[in-house]
Parts: sequence; structure tokens; C-alpha cells
Amino acid sequence: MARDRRDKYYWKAKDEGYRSRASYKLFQINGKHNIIKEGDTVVDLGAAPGGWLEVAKEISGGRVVGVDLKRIAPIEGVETVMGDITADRTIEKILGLVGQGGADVVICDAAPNLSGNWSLDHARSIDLTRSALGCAKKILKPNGHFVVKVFQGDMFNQFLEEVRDNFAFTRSYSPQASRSQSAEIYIVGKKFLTSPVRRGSEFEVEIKELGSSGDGAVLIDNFVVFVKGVELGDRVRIKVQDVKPNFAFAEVIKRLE
Ligand SMILES: C[S@@+](CC[C@H](N)C(=O)[O-])C[C@H]1O[C@@H](n2cnc3c(N)ncnc32)[C@H](O)[C@@H]1O
Repeated sequence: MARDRRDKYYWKAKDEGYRSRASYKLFQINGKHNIIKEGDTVVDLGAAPGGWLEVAKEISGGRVVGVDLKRIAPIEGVETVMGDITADRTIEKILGLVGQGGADVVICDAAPNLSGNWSLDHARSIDLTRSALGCAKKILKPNGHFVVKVFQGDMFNQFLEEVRDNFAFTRSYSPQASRSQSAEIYIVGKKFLTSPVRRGSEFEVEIKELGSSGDGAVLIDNFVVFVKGVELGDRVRIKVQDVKPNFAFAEVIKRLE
């Protein structure tokens, strides 16, 4: 191993008995964003050699499943799947382990083989993270949390928006344990949304009720959407701006009649 790879976190992992220096990234992400709590079912995508699995098991003590193309040497209390996270068969295997109820948390530190060509590596990374998001959408419980590693580049913001469309709260975060020269950054999505309305959706509605703050309140498939700047009886076309687990906010884009 090259001398410069043996930094403070490399030695810390050796001293404290973790499989990889990456363990500290998960400790730092969790310390900042409270992703994993005691008892959670956690699925780790791209988990070998298993540093994040050790940390996830330590924090949750619950069911922890690790998935990787490579074999992961056994960790007590952790189940593993050898498979490609982009393949439906792997997702079925994961669901077989976590059950139809799904996972509380999906974490993904997967990285494609790097070529050294910045834009090619960025495109491959976005492809893999998009697969991880697709996998998380199939296995997360409503209100579950998601963490995924991305290599920065021109497609980053678009991917961030895709995560934002599916989670009530989305942030990007660079843990101190990431190497300073690394292009990696983590996207954290909290509270997986399963509501019938999404950011950007448009509806024609009639305002029949006002909420306590005076905003219009309409029900779309039994989901409450608050609309600013309207009065009782207004018929308007609205566009959803922000979705939270139990309600959403929309703005008027056209007055009807
Ligand atoms: C940086 S390592 C993960 C380190 C891990 N978080 C830890 O703490 O030990 C990235 C892993 O992603 C895996 N990976 C890359 N593409 C994958 C894919 N399509 N399916 C499953 N695993 C994949 C690689 O095999 C590699 O083991």
C-alpha cells in the first residue's frame, strides 16, 4: 500500500479493530445526520470488506445485511448477499432477508472501478448511485433513510434532485474522514416519501377549506396539500413545491375561470 494512504484513519481503524478506514465516514455521517438508530434494519450496498457493516451492527444491534460483488468475510450477526446491486435478482434476495416490511435504512458506499478519467468515472459513479437509489426505493420502509456516495461532477446536481424528489429532507455531506483530495461526497435522504403527490406535480383544485395559518388546504388522494395566496371558492391550477411525510406545499400557477 502506498505510504500516503496510511493516514490517521487507517491507523485508527487498525488500532480499534475495524476492517477499513471507511468505518469512520459512517460514524461521522451518522453523528451529523442521525441515520441509524438502535433496532434498525440496515442494508449496506457495496459493503466489502465490511467496515460500514461493523459500524451499522454496532449502532443498530438489529438486522444488518451487506451486499457486494465480492465475498464479505463473516461478521457476527450480519447477513451477506454476494451480488450486483444493479440486478433485480439481488434486490429480490435482499427483500427475502429483510422481509416485505422493508429496511429502515439503506446505505451505499459502492464505487465503480476507477479509470482515472474524471468524466468517465463520474458518469459510472452516477449510474451506480442511480441503481442504488432504485434499489432503496424498492426496499425502504415509508419514512426510511438513505445515504449514498457520489463522485462530484456535472451530473451531481441532477442526481441530488432525484434524491430530493423521494425524501422529505435531503443534504449533501463530506465527512472529515473522506480524503481531502477525493471527489467523493455523500447524499443523505431522510424520510422516504410514499405519498401520492410529488414535487413538481400539477393539479386543478377548488379551495374548499383553509388551514389554521390561512393557507388553502386541499386533499389529493387523501393527502393534505397547503396552497398559499388563495381564498375559499377559488379554482386554481397548483404546482407542488415541497413534500413532507404528512403534507405538502403548493403554489398557484394559474387562476381558473
Ligand atoms: C469503497 S468499497 C466499500 C467499503 C465499505 N463501505 C467498507 O466500509 O468496508 C466499494 C465496494 O463497492 C462494490 N461494488 C461496486 N459496484 C458494485 C455493484 N454493482 N454491486 C455490488 N457491489 C458493488 C465494490 O465491489 C467494493 O467492494
